Amino acid sequence: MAENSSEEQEAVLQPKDYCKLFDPDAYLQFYFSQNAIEDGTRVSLFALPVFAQIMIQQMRPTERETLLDIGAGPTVYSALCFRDVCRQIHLADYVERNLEVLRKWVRKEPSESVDWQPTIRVIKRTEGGPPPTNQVCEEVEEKARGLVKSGGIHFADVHQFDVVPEMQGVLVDVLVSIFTLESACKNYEEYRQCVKNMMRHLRSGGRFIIGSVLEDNVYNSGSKTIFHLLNLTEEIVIEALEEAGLDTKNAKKYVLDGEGVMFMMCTKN
Ligand SMILES: C[S@@+](CC[C@H](N)C(=O)[O-])C[C@H]1O[C@@H](n2cnc3c(N)ncnc32)[C@H](O)[C@@H]1O
Repeated sequence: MAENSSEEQEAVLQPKDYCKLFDPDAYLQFYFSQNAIEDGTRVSLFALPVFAQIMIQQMRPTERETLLDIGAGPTVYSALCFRDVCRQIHLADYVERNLEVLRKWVRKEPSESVDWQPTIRVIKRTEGGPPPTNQVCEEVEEKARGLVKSGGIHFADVHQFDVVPEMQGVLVDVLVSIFTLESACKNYEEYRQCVKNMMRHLRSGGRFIIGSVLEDNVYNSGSKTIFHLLNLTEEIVIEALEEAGLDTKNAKKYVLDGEGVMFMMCTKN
């Protein structure tokens, strides 16, 4: 996530601005276009396939059937990374325009938003094996699409007691949330409450995977737009997870020095 000079801070958008001012196309262009993928290190595309492999090894298929990604934005990379872990994937977000991009992807409607092939190539590289052909990339995307089709695309608000009402109280085996809570929260009290709210969707013994931006106050949501971030440390994240009933002592953690992001996978007590 990019840093900003103090002049730009004046234009920093706040959590309340997401519905009106988060632009899915600009976001996808900035982080997931061919050029962006070639230029940058998307740490998520390294961490998530590693977690996927661990779950495949440690959990029986019946223990990892359903996955919910809260704050997926307009992205489908969690579905791409976890396509061999689960049988049903739910993507949820707060912004209607993001949900519309996801619905279009599921319906396979032509979209100028993004081509997921470069992302799939990085995921496949992390998974090992030879560079994938176009056909293999298409198969990966089709499999992920099918899983989201059998799950769903839902509205989510992490500030609500029932974060994803359309889940109708059904608990999932795997809960994912990447770079969302620090975007949605203004202070630590809210942050801790939102973690607890989200945990109501995860069954006991299920896995929670969180991706967090550390020690940053803003991020680029496109080349011209800057959104506020709650400044987090590893300790703050771990404390909030412990308080929400997660076993962080035995967590798998992935921190890349210099990237300012942390990925963790832990089990709900
Ligand atoms: C930085 S983006 C992350 C998107 C995606 N997870 C990724 O890794 O690229 C932050 C996301 O948080 C979502 N968000 C903001 N406020 C939210 C809220 N109150 N409840 C749920 N999601 C929210 C935004 O719509 C946006 O998609």
